[in-house]
Amino acid sequence: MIQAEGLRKTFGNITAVEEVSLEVRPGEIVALLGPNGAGKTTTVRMLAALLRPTAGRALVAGYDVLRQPEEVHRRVGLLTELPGLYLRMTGYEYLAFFADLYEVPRPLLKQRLEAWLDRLELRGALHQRIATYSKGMRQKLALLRAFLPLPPVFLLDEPTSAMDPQSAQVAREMIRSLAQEGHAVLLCTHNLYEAEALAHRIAILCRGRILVEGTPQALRDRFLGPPVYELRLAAPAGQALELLPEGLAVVEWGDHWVRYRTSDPERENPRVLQALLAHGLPVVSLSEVPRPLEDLYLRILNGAAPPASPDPVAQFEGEHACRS
Ligand SMILES: Nc1ncnc2c1ncn2[C@@H]1O[C@H](COP(=O)(O)OP(=O)(O)OP(=O)(O)O)[C@@H](O)[C@H]1O
Repeated sequence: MIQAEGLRKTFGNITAVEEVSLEVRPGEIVALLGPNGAGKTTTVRMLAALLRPTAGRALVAGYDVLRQPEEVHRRVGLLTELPGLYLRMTGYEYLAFFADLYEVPRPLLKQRLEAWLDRLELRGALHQRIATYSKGMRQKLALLRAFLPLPPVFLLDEPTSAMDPQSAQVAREMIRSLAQEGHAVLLCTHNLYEAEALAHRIAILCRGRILVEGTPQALRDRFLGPPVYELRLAAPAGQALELLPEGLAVVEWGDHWVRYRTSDPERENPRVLQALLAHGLPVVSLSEVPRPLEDLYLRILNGAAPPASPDPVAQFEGEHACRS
């Protein structure tokens, strides 16, 4: 649905996007992450056929952003960070105006709004002028506007940044449901919780280039190393340390807990439990230590090698780290 190859954008002597190639398939949510000024918005604007790439090409819903911009406009639900809203209109007039533009018949407009108006807590304000809306209300209205024609492709730049947590949760459900219905979604966000909750794949952009791209799980394995497990005991950790299977990669321990790393938990975890239970050691729990996306993101941007760094990553560190 989105296929971009070698997209580049310069403004005079400023290179906003150096080289971006990415793909978003139908039903997929891809999160584009990266520091301020990395080139996310510029990439989105090129994909929305609002900015002409200096080089490269992109097909969006099968149409070329350079040669068929109007076809692209018709097939993209765009939400920008600063949506241009017509402040004198009421929320409803605004949505009806765009529904007419997108040729969405009124009954369909009503039906599509019904599903989300209450949940986004916007119904009460629908007949007020947009000028009286708060930032979050404006963002919700802009999201509804992008959503209304149900285009095949959504380009969402910080879609929930101004919303309260409850509304942001509803907006995320909306975005998830779009993907479940087969729409392709490119999501730019600084909210790593949001990326984690929604994205099938993430791409990290830095200085106009994609540093890495993949599923969160694959990137975790590559940059954070194999998962770490934590054993909690109702006995001193020292007793467990003596009983653990030989060769187990223990990484740290405290009074009543031990952490170890393994890339083969199906084999290793039962062995660990058997070894301890066979000696009557009281095991309270065994669980994977969460590896937040934030850790992954910072590690990649800082170019730190992962624990027990295999060569490809050390190479990555040398070549691409996004340090200033
Ligand atoms: N119209 C423009 N003229 C000149 N430079 C621009 C223009 N638009 C963007 N840039 C520059 O291009 C770079 C990328 O900007 P862009 O807005 O795409 O970054 P971003 O990743 O979306 O950042 P943020 O996370 O802060 O929104 C920045 O250095 C910015 O100053």
